[in-house]
Amino acid sequence: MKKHKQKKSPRDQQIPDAPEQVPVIPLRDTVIFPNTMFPILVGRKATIEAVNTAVEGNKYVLLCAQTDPEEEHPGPDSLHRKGTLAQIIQVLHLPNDLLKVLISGIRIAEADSFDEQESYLTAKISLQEAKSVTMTARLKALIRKTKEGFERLVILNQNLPEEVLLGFEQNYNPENLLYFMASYLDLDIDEKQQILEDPDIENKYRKVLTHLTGELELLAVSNEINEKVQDEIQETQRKFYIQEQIKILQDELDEDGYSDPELARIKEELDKLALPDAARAKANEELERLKKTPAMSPDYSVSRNYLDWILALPWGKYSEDRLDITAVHGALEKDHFGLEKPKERILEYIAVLNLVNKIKGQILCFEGPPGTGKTSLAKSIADAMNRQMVRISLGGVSDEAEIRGHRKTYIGSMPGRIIQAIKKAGTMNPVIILDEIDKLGKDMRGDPSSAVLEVLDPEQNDTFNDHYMDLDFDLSQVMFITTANVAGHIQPALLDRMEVISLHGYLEHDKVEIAKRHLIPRLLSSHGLTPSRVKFKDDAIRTVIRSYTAEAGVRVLEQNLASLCRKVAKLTVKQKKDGKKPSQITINEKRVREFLGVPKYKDRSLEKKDKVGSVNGLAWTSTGGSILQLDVARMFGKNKLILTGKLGDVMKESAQAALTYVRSHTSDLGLSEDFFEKNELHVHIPEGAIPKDGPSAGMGIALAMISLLTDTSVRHDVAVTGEITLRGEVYAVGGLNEKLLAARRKNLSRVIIPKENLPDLEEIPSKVTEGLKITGIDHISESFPFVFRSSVFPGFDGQKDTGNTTAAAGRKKTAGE
Ligand SMILES: Nc1ncnc2c1ncn2[C@@H]1O[C@H](COP(=O)(O)OP(=O)(O)OP(=O)(O)O)[C@@H](O)[C@H]1O
Repeated sequence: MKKHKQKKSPRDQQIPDAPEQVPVIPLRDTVIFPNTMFPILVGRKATIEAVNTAVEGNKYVLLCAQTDPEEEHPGPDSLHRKGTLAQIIQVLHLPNDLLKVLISGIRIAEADSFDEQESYLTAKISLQEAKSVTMTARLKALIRKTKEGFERLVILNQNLPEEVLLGFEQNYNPENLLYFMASYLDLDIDEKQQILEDPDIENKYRKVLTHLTGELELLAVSNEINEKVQDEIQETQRKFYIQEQIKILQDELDEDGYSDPELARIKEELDKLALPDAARAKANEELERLKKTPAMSPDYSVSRNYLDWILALPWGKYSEDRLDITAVHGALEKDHFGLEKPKERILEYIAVLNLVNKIKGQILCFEGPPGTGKTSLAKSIADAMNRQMVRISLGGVSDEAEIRGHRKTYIGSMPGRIIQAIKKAGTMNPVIILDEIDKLGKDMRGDPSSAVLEVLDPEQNDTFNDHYMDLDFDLSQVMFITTANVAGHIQPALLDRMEVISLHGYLEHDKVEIAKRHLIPRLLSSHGLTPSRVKFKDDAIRTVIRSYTAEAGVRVLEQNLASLCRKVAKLTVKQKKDGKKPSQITINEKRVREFLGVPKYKDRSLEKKDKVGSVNGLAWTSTGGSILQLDVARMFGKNKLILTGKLGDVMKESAQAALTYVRSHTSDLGLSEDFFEKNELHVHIPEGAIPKDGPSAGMGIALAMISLLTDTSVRHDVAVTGEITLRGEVYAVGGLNEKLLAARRKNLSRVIIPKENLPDLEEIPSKVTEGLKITGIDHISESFPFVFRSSVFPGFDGQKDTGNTTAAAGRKKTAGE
């Protein structure tokens, strides 16, 4: 085999002045091969010193790659021993104490030992001998393939300039040629180090060739992707261009410009609509804009959506009202038990509608605890009047745009809920139920109540302006009905425009009737059952009410009855599957417990025993009325009033006021002047986890304190409610109806209420007050004979306050019953 005759390049010759010991330059992220010239950036202090020393001497350095590129101060252990002896050609000083060093690799060298005496490393080196290469056929083939691959890579890869190929001509030596090519490849540092260290030239070429082939494949795939993307872009541009041309040609050919079938359809439908003039002008304007907008443009879908909304609204469509009072009365009776007053009021409303075209300023508001039939009553009205019905829930709405919409320039904008409701109704005169108007919120995004005000105000609502539609819409024929749990929570300006009709909570007897007459028949049919299959016993319904619900309305009752129906349905299906004839099922108390599981509520009937220091108070929340046990206890201590049971500030203050009243009447009550010096009082109102507030427990707390301190028993069948002043006067309270209902449910015999509340009784159905003695008082002392078993307090003449509070002394003290 013939030896390759090497032409010697200048750098290929022997290195006459090669030193034995040279400074070491650690390379973080590269390997520099012999026969290549490379600039490196030097920033580490030790390396800068190594460079300076080399420059002062014969400029030789050993370039060694780091085993761990992250190592900031590499020692001998973190350097590859094999590296490249190189010579520094040029040093440039950069800002920030950096050096740019142009370095020329000369020969592979190995560090025999490292010396750490200086601030930088030096190494004793032995140079790899310059061997002559035997040109085998395999090596020749490898060289040829690698060269070809490299040439293709340079041509395909835009990051490599073609001038690189000129370097080929200066590299006659196969090893130098290999290092030249390897230095341009994107090999990782370990691969480069392996190429440097491998003693076999063929292996070195194989490694480079493998990498080259992979790179070329990758380049081919990415070029293919690029071409495809390019083609697609050109295709879309071409289509767009053609569409534009068609549009222009069509516009020229067609006078109307509606040759696009879609636009022609919109135009035709718009023409058919009974649009008011302003709306028609706006719609035509939008259609013109649509005509000129390319279909690809985002503005196209904005205009298109807007026109779709115009087309979807029921311009000029009205349902014919059925204003026959008897029919409406029949429909209301059919769907709802009781509720005489609200039904009466609704009939009056319809009667007026018979006489006038529209009632101005009469928005009905149904107020009452949840599940008392507010929404369903409103639905019945719509049905009875033959109007469409849509419900909008306002609970938690705090953004004006929800009511009035966003301007159509916003991406994804839509009309507000009112216009959406009209679209859903499909007529201009539906009944719109604005549910939970007392829960309307307010925040920095605007006040939705002002928009609702405009909707409800008959002076303004014939020109309601939705931000999205941006044209006047006539809402004057819409019948708005609002619902609220507590009318007092409705914003005053809104409340002003409403006529509040209160729907109170139901007594147990009413609930049983509602269940029997309405809920059960409805549930049976919706569960595919018949009354002949399922019989509900009254006692069973009562058990559901007492043990599985605690509500003023009947919603939870309905849910529990539905759950019973599901169980029966399952049983029926099972019987059928087993080939048995389904038997009749009677729902009695036992079945209720079996089907509904452990009772959720204990029927905490009040104790039938008189107690000391405990008074029945009456409370009222948006979920109905209830009896609160007002308990006071005394401990040894000094001057302290403890209040527990999650009481709100107002309730805490009324407890303070009650204590002050008692303390300022010690002699009248026969108490020692300094009782509070030796006692602590603890007022607790169960159930402790439920938040409570309001002033109406004040009188009850004062009575409980008096009972405890004077050791007088309180009648167990009496409940009290009233705000107390420091002088013992009793002021009016709210929620009387619900409170009386709670007293009736617990079978109390008497309630003591502020005399100021007596006129409210006229509004309360007689069946709520039936069997209940109601006593109206002005001053707490008037309640003593009714509340205490034996009330002989020294300072009160019987029940008269002869105490030193002049204001109270002047009052009339007859108890109104
Ligand atoms: N007097 C009644 N007669 C017949 N069914 C009734 C009566 N009261 C309530 N219901 C029924 O109770 C269920 C709950 O009523 P609805 O949804 O109208 O309550 P709501 O007062 O609107 O409650 P919320 O305040 O939670 O919205 C409905 O199925 C309704 O038909």
